[in-house]
Amino acid sequence: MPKSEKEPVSKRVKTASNASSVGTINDTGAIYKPKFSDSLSRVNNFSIIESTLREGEQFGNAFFTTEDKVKIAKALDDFGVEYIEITSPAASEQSRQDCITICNLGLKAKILTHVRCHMDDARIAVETGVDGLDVVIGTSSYLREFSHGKDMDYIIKQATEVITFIKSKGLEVRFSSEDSFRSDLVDLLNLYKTVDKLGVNRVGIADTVGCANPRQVYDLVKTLRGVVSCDIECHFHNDTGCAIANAYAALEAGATHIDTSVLGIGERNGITPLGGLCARMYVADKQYVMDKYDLHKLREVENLVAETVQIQVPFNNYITGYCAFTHKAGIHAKAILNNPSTYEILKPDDFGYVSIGHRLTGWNAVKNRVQQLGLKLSDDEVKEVTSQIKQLADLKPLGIEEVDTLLRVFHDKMNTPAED
Ligand SMILES: CC(=O)SCCNC(=O)CCNC(=O)[C@H](O)C(C)(C)COP(=O)(O)OP(=O)(O)OC[C@H]1O[C@@H](n2cnc3c(N)ncnc32)[C@H](O)[C@@H]1OP(=O)(O)O
Ligand SMILES: O=C(O)CCC(=O)C(=O)O
Ligand SMILES: [Zn+2]
Repeated sequence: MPKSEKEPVSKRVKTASNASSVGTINDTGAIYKPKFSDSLSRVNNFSIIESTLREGEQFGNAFFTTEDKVKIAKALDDFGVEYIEITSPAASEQSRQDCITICNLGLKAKILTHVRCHMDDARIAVETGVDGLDVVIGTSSYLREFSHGKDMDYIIKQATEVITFIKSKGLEVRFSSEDSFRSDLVDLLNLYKTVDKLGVNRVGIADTVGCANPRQVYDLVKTLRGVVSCDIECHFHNDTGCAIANAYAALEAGATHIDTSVLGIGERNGITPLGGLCARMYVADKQYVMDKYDLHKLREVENLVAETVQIQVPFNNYITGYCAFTHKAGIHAKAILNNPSTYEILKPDDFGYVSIGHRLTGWNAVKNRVQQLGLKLSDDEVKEVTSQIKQLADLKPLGIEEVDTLLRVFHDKMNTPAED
């Protein structure tokens, strides 16, 4: 038998990783072969612009009170995002006051607000105490004709005035073209070159309608990277399911900042979700992501936002969906019992999953899992099932899927009417 067949899987993969033809292997086991063009890549050097309090406020169900905004901003700050973007203070008097309130919280994250490329909005925004302004204007023919009605010359003139004004106030400024992927490339590059020369901190690309695919994103960002010297921010809508993949492709091509929202909430079906982006980037560079963000707090921030906008965390949500780490088929079950990495690229413990399949567990931890699974048990029933888990775990530790099965069976038993 060849030597490799006798070796445990983990050892074989490690051996392969040492061979230069295979490339490096990271600590999630993902094989990743750097290419020549990867010198552009920022997959392990990027920032998150968290827009739950701006894009997320555009979600159909969202109505954020001041208290909600403060709670969400603090939770995002605890999680460790670098920027928090909030609704334009020009939107309403309450929005303006809330903007000031959030700026006064003294968070570690920088606070940005998002404004039209218009002096009226910029004048109001610079007085709120924000660290920077994200300025946007539509550049596609659709938006130029049916939204603001301005041509490219006018946009350049307006952008110059607004950017110069914001810079004169010593604030960070980002200039973005709305609907970038349906805009003329020559127009776009010309505009970005102009604003880069004016000294913007970032230019932004926005897939406003969710039409772009990862290859188109890679091409556009790579081209832009060759044209501007400032940072590049990207914003992806998820209408066709590419928002996370597009964010990743953008980073591979040299983008520096990605917009997210918690659970992806935003206009229509939203944008790149914070949790999904973290899952994707964890696989690219686990240590980098774990050092930057407190992944254990993801569930808490998602639950807070879900409750605030009155939605459920989807069953198949990245990392926190109730079945994100559940295995069913025998082949999977056998392998993961031997080694969870066989079918799990994300390690549940890294995301704050409380381990309950051992004899030291307690009923509060078990209740938490019962709730995650959407099961309804009284506290007394949770205590009873906890004692069953402890009895079994006295013999051997249980995996999460074994505990889940036990909880489900117990739940069904409790909810089956007793026969006479
Ligand atoms: C794709 C995105 O998500 S972009 C961000 C979207 N965010 C928002 O819209 C924030 C909430 N919006 C609001 O509260 C309001 O729309 C306001 C306060 C910004 C403007 O309100 P109103 O003055 O009543 O204008 P209204 O919303 O009807 O129309 C938008 C106006 O902005 C102009 N406009 C639209 N986009 C831009 C832009 N990016 N830059 C400059 N002007 C713009 C339109 O031409 C229109 O001008 P008009 O008043 O001359 O017709
Ligand atoms: O400002 C931006 O870059 C994005 C604005 C926006 O929400 C969008 O275009 O979908
Ligand atoms: Zn958007």
